[in-house]
Amino acid sequence: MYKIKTYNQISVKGLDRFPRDRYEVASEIGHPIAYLLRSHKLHDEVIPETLRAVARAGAGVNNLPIEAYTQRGIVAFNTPGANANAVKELVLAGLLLGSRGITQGMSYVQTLTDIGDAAAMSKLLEQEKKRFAGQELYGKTLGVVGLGAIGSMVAEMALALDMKVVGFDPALSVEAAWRLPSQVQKMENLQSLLAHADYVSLHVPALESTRHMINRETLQSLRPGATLLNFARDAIVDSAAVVASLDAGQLGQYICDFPEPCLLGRSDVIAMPHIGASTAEAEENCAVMAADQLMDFLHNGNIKNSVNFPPISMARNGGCRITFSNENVSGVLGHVLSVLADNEVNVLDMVNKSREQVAYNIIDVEQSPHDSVIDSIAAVDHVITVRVIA
Ligand SMILES: NC(=O)C1=CN([C@@H]2O[C@H](COP(=O)(O)OP(=O)(O)OC[C@H]3O[C@@H](n4cnc5c(N)ncnc54)[C@H](O)[C@@H]3O)[C@@H](O)[C@H]2O)C=CC1
Ligand SMILES: O=C(O)CCC(=O)C(=O)O
Repeated sequence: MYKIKTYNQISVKGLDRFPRDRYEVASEIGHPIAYLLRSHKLHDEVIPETLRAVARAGAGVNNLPIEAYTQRGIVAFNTPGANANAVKELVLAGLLLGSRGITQGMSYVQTLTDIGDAAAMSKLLEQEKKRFAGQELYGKTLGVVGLGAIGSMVAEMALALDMKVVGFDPALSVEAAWRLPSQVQKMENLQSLLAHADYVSLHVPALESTRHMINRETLQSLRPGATLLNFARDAIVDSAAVVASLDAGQLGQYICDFPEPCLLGRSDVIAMPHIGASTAEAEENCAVMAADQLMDFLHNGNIKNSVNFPPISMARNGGCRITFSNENVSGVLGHVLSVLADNEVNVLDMVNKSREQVAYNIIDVEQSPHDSVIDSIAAVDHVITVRVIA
């Protein structure tokens, strides 16, 4: 039985992927081989000895202690692109809320409860509506920072609204570059993007390199009155600097999915409770993708969409499968193969890949190796984890 511990509300469609005769899936479970979660923060939790994989049903993995997992040979997965459309649509809502007096106008209408006469209400509204006039998005410039799964969709959506789009992404993948509409004008750096945009939307991961990329200094490059949208992560924006810039009239509005105390009670801030990926469709897509990736890893040892291990897969060749992870130093695979040869275990097929400080190996062997063979592999210098998959 594979034991999967869940955190957060995971879509039933994803949970239903696990065959009940092979899996126990629950939020309270001992000795889990894998975790399935969304945004729950795991940095301060003890890592169980049995843990071999963690699947984040979503994109951002800043809630996971990736470095510790890598050292322990634990494979961390995410679900790239599976919730991108949901975020794109909320960015669209953010753009519309920021360009028109929608929230302010709606709040005003709700104050009119003491007017009983419809004609009187209509007359008053016609007088007052000028207070809630806005601007059209048509012809304005959107700056997209980070042109990955979400950023490229946001760029495409803005072009469809007849906005101009400028983008900045110093590490654009080849795949993302192919996806990106050619009308997106690439900027050399963040400062020039900020100087060219009426609206700026952030779509970068929370990393050490992106921490407070929006700060007192970078905010000074903004066009006066520009709107900043942050549906990425709180850590990317220095919120104290945002408040100072709003107070100084440099930044016009801040629209975000990450409220903080200093942002509340302001008419120039629209804050949502981290609902970028909170649609039935995105929750299902992420949960199904995460579950399928976990099962392929547990049943076959294959790795797809890991954030700390290399992509690797091999078709089953019959026989028995051994997988192992090791520190990425020379000679480890050779030692493991000698252990197999010394014990007369015949190798049918194998594949080996590395990523930064770790390597991962899949070896199909003719017959099920004795436990002592697996113990000898585990004892090879620099081997981190070993699994035998029937
Ligand atoms: N509000 C919400 O509920 C959600 C928020 N997110 C956040 O959005 C982030 C992005 O998601 P995806 O587009 O799916 O990820 P992605 O990995 O497809 O794209 C991220 C892009 O950012 C770029 N990038 C990295 N550092 C950069 C820098 N310093 N300047 C400019 N670009 C940089 C990368 O090269 C990559 O192309 C996630 O990491 C997550 O934090 C994602 C989903 C839902
Ligand atoms: O699971 C969620 O609701 C949050 C999604 C998210 O922030 C992400 O995918 O990075």
